[in-house]
Formats: sequence, C-alpha cells, structure tokens
Amino acid sequence: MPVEAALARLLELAGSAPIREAERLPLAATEGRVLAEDLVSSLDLPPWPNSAMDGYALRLADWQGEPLPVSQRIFAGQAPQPLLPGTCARIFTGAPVPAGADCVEMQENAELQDDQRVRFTQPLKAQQNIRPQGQETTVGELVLPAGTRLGSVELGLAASLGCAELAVIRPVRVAVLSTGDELVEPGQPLGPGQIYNSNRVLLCSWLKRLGCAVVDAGILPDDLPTTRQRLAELGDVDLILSTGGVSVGEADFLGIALREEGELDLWKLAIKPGKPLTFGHFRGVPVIGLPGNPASTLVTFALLARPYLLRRQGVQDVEPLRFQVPAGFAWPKPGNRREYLRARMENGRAIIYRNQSSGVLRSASWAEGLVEVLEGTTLAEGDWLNFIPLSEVLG
Ligand SMILES: Nc1nc2c(c(=O)[nH]1)N[C@H]1C(S)=C(S)[C@@H](COP(=O)(O)OP(=O)(O)OC[C@H]3O[C@@H](n4cnc5c(N)ncnc54)[C@H](O)[C@@H]3O)O[C@H]1N2
Ligand code: MOO
Ligand SMILES: [Mg+2]
Repeated sequence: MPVEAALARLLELAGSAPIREAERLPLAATEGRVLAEDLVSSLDLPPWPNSAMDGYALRLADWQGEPLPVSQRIFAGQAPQPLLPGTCARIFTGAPVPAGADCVEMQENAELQDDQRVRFTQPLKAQQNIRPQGQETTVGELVLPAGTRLGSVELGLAASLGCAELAVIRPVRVAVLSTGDELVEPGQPLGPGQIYNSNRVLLCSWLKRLGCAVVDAGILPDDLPTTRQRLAELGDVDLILSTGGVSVGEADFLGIALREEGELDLWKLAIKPGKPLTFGHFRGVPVIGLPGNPASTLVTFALLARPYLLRRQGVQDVEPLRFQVPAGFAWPKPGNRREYLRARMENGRAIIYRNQSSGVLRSASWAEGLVEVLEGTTLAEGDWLNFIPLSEVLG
C-alpha cells in the first residue's frame, strides 16, 4: 500500500472517531494542545493608534517649515491630551498618538532647537510611523479557528487578546507499549542478547509534546497469550501505540493478536523504513503498531501516527511542511518503497547520513530532516527532492 493511501485511510478513521470533550486550562498549560472553540477577538489590537517610533507627533497641516513647540510628552502606558493646534508632542514607541495628530516623525529626522521648538529635516507623510487601531485584529474577528494546534506564537497571540485561559480538546490517552524479549530499561544491567529500550522514551517524548496523556504500559514480552492479555488490560485509552512485533518473525505477535481478536486494517506499506507498520483495532480500541527499529519508529510516528493523533483532535492541516531542495547525493537504484533518508543541508544541498540502516538512531540525531525519495525513481546530484524538517514532524 502506498504511503498516501495509508495516510488517507488513517486520517479517515481518525476523523470518524474525533475526541470532542474540552477543558479550560490556563494559557501556559495549553501549549501543544488543540483549540476546542474559535478564538474571537474581544478587542481591537492595538486598541488605539500608537507610535512606531521615538520622536514627535504632529498634525501634518501644522508643519509649514516653521519649527513647532512641544506641548506634551507621551510615554507608553499614558493617556495623552488632544494635541494643541500648532504644536507637536514628544512621543515614544508604543505610546498612544494624541487626537489631532496624524503623523509621527522619528527623532533622528528632527532637530530640537535652543528655544525648545522642533524642526523636521525630511519631508513628512500623513500617517507615517502610526500603527493604526485594529491593524492586528478588530473586535469580533476570528483570530484562531477551533482545531488550531497551539504553539508558542498562538499562546502569545491569545495573551495579546487578554485570554488567561483557553478551551482545548482533552488530552488523547495513549498507551505506550514496547514489545520485545530483548528489551531492558536503561539503568538495569544488560544480559546476553539484551539491548536497552530506546523507543519508549522517544514515543513518550513526542506524545508529551503533542499534548497526549501517556499511559506507560511498559515492556511486553514476545508471547501471544501475554500479548492478548496485556492488550486487554490497557483499559480506557484512545489509542494503543506499540513498537516492534509487527513483522513476519516467529516472535512478532502484535499483528497476530489483532487478526485474531480484532481487526487488522493496514499492513505492509511501501515505506522505507517502516514497512511492517500495522494499524487495527483490539476490542474496539485503535492500535498503531510501529516497527521496532528506532529509525523506523521515528519515520512512521512522524509521517503516520502523529497526523492520526492530530486529526483525532480535530486538526485539519496535518501534512508536514515539505519543501524542495537540490540533492547533494546520487541515488542510482530505484526502490519499490518510498524512502525517507535522514538528511541535513550543507552548502544549499541535502546530504544524507552515511548509514541509513533503520537500526541506527544516530542518523536522526545527525539529521535536520527527512528527504523523500519516491518509489521507482533515481536521482542525480542536483536533482530536486522534498525535504521535511524534523522539527516540523517531531515538535
Ligand atoms: N523476513 C522478513 N524480515 C523482516 C522484514 C520482512 O519484510 N521480512 N521486515 C524488516 C523490517 S523492514 C523491519 S522495520 C523490522 C520490523 O520488525 P518488528 O516491527 O517486528 O520489530 P522487532 O522485530 O520486534 O524489532 C526490530 C528491531 O528493532 C529492535 N527494537 C525493537 N524494539 C525496540 C526498542 N523498544 N528499543 C530499541 N530497539 C528496539 C529489535 O531489537 C530489532 O533489532 O523487521 C524486519 N524483518
Ligand atoms: O522498514 Mo524497515 O523499517 O526497512 O527497517
Ligand atoms: Mg520482528
């Protein structure tokens, strides 16, 4: 199954099981969450015309070349008097422009004379250096629609509108399972044949950034009855997200458990790394089984599980940003899966990590993004291809 078809199917299923319950949280606690209601402005921003410069406010018609006396000083945070005709006001950046003034000149283009009058040295234009009332937003305007994922900028915007709290979709409850008899948590001694569990901390970190509530379900041994039992015990979660145990090995039981006790919806995608990604339901609960190799876990989480989780929360725009860059490498052999290579930019071209094995997580630490090599294509150096920043898909 091609990657687009798998993503389309995942998004369709996510869209048919939306999480709608909302909660109101203090602004600072909403980062990474999804807005449950439209954010409509209750004020004009800025609330009044204000100065963009430190300088002088005047009525343009009063400037005939004769220096103007200064009739008031206006700092940010003050309420000015209307401008006296025939005068100018000393004004500082962010201060309200007094009624009657229609122009601000910066102090670099003004000369304060010994008699405390001001002469302007450059031609003046109406409205120059004045930030008009409502230039950012006006009362009643839709600023952020429901379904917007809140990042730092959205938090700043909400704060600028005076919001101390926002209504956000409740956290998606995700049970994280690491499958594999070989896995040991860091801090424990390693026995023969064992490796440390790296996927658990990866998934927990990405999920926390997405605002999910992580139910850490620990390590699952490679054994079918235990797999069935542990899946059944996970309780009230919105998604089971596991790693490993989805390929065709004799110790890969997750797909089997789904086939036997639920539904298996997607399997064997034309994606590299990540081919055995598995999607299904276990007793009605959606399950995404990511392949166990850490770089496969990363690629399939970023490109499939993350969009699924965002769509469950009502986010429409879930496709990661892709932009075209020239290849700084050649790709002479066409593949039958769409390949996501860990890459970084050097001298304006994408170069790839020397070892693209899906077991090598250092490739992703070295990388700034993934480059997308389409199935059945070859590349020569200088050919253009898509670059997906990792900050975009893991943030
Ligand atoms: N005969 C075939 N063998 C394999 C195929 C295939 O098509 N035919 N596909 C390969 C591909 S591609 C991948 S990807 C892997 C995926 O395997 P699983 O998802 O079943 O994962 P495991 O076999 O359990 O583990 C794979 C690999 O990753 C290591 N691993 C697993 N979990 C963790 C963890 N939490 N932290 C760190 N490392 C982990 C595990 O030790 C294995 O080395 O299957 C190929 N085989
Ligand atoms: O898909 Mo596997 O993920 O090639 O290593
Ligand atoms: Mg396996």
